[in-house]
Amino acid sequence: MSDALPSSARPASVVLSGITHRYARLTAVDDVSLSVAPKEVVCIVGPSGCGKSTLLRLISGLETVQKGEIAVDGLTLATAGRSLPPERRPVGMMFQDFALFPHLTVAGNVAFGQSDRPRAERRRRVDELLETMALTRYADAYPHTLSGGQQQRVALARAMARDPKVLLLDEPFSALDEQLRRSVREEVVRIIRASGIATIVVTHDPEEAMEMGNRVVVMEAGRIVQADTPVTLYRRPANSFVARLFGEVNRFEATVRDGQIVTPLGRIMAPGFPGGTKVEVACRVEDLELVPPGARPDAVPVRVRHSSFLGPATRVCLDLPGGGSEIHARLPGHVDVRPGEELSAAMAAERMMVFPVE
Ligand SMILES: Nc1ncnc2c1ncn2[C@@H]1O[C@H](COP(=O)(O)OP(=O)(O)OP(=O)(O)O)[C@@H](O)[C@H]1O
Repeated sequence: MSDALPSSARPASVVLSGITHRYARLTAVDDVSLSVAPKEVVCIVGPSGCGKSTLLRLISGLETVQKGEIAVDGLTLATAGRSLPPERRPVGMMFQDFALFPHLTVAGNVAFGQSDRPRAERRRRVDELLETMALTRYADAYPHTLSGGQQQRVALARAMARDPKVLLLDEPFSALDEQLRRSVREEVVRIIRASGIATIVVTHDPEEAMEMGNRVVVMEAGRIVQADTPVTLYRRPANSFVARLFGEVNRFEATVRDGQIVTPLGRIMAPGFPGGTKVEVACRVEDLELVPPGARPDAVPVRVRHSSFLGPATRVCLDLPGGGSEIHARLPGHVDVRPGEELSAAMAAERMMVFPVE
């Protein structure tokens, strides 16, 4: 599997080197370097305005490169001062609103942009794509008569029609409702993986990024904060921002003393941190265990403030002794706890994440 190799050891389909992009005085993308291997699906995730779409627009040629270089399969697409026009780039792009042509049929939409090919070849490719996307019987239909999921697949077929070396998907599922989104997402990932085309997906939904990406790139304020596999991002986030992006955490401020950190949930070792270092300790709400009082020597007493049943899980809000601090636990299924109930909370030391406070 391609994931078994470190990204540096894989041949790259897409290479972004030192990309910086400004809109007037705003730096939207700040010194971003990223390689995407053939067959790899990389998801870029981050809050609104962190520069995700700008990166895609630079790769597709909708935005002119100001600094840095973009190459696909060894071919330089753009540097400052030299730029291949969008239509000559081996890049397929799918936008969040699908951007289908309303006056063209499904087949017409997919054929669009292939005018440089002989007619027979063009038709063969359209038929092939419509079959892959289970759209053959809608070939002569117009986009407005299709469901959201079907329109999505037409947009994907159009993006793949010119046999691009790289596919760019910008918030591909945001126009679909929650239920449809899951099934369409699975279908799209299956098609993309089967095609083997290197793909970059932009999303603001961390769960979507983890589900789709071999690798997930986290951006904040124009910069890449961390690029890793979903498991590494979740278990070993580079900083508190990344930790919080992938799920709710309890956070404590502390100071390292004699190589140790004392938190309200127990003492942990902090090798490598000089004494006096101010740190933030974070632990995931689903890693907190609740046990009967006194059941475990490593657990601390807590009192239930309130709880909410969320279907797959119960979220419990707890008071730590001494007042003030409030923590949360997320327990699988329905857990019957009552406000005021005394319990003990245990947190495995190896699940505590420690970040120096900048
Ligand atoms: N054409 C433009 N002119 C001026 N500023 C722009 C332009 N396009 C984007 N920006 C600004 O650049 C920053 C990055 O925008 P970008 O659209 O790349 O972010 P994003 O992460 O994709 O956000 P979103 O998730 O909301 O789409 C934002 O602050 C945005 O307001």
